[in-house]
Amino acid sequence: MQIRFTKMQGAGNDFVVLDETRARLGLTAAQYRYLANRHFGVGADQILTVRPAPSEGVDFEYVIHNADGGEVEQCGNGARCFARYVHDKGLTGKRVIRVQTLSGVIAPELHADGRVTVDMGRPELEPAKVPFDIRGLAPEALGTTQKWPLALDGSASAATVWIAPVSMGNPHAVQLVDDVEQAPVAAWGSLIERHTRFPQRVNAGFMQVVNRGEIRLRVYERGAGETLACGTGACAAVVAGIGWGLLDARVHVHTHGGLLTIEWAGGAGDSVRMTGPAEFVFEGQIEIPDTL
Ligand SMILES: N[C@@H](CCC[C@H](N)C(=O)O)C(=O)O
Repeated sequence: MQIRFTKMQGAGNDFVVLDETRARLGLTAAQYRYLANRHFGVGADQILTVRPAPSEGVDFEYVIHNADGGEVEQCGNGARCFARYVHDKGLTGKRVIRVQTLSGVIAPELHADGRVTVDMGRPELEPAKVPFDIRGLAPEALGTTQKWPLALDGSASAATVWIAPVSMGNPHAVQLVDDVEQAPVAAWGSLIERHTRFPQRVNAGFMQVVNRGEIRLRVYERGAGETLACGTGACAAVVAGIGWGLLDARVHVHTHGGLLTIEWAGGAGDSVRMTGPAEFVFEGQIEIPDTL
């Protein structure tokens, strides 16, 4: 099967974007994996699919697959690229776009300088809703948000890390580190991602607080491994940091792929806002084996 694609990136988190506004491609999980493969396919952390609005009150549907082929609920950097794609491809004239995702409606807004701000909705901090299994665990209170112990039994040192479980529509486990460049992101990230206390697996964030308005962040993503940036990971880290009393309401998040700005007023009903870049890289056509 021949399909046309657009390659995009937001702070170095890279995407293959597919247009299904006229017809479904009907790709299998193996075909999504093929597209994301950096040797045999195009290469991407996630595949983003644009579909027509499924109901009134929204402009499009936004479907997200991780590089491992699994469909997921949310992708923040992808949301900015999605908005830029539908606008620049002439699929809408709107600059504020309402988008249906698996985890609810989000609202990206395009700025004249090419950056995009996304209303990412309300964070969820209740462990059961992340979901995170707290049975038998004793949390420590820090500020208004708890820290939970997570024993990494598979690690050489059998370390226990202290995490905040946060859902931004998708699950995150955020931990504080002294120096993000020295953090064992690959080793611990892979153990946290598949820890039995996270029944839907999890994205593992490693946050170094620089000052009350600035953090450094690396994220080992569920289904993709460490990426150059994770938008929902940045939102989750800032929500945890504000809850722990370490951060102010507007925070610059430095990632290996660029800068994201996250704003959250701190109330249970307040939405998280994320601003950052969204760029086109190239377009093309690829032959995908029908047998996959
Ligand atoms: N890169 C993303 C998150 C993509 C989904 C994530 N790996 C998951 O499985 O939940 C972002 O920018 O938010």
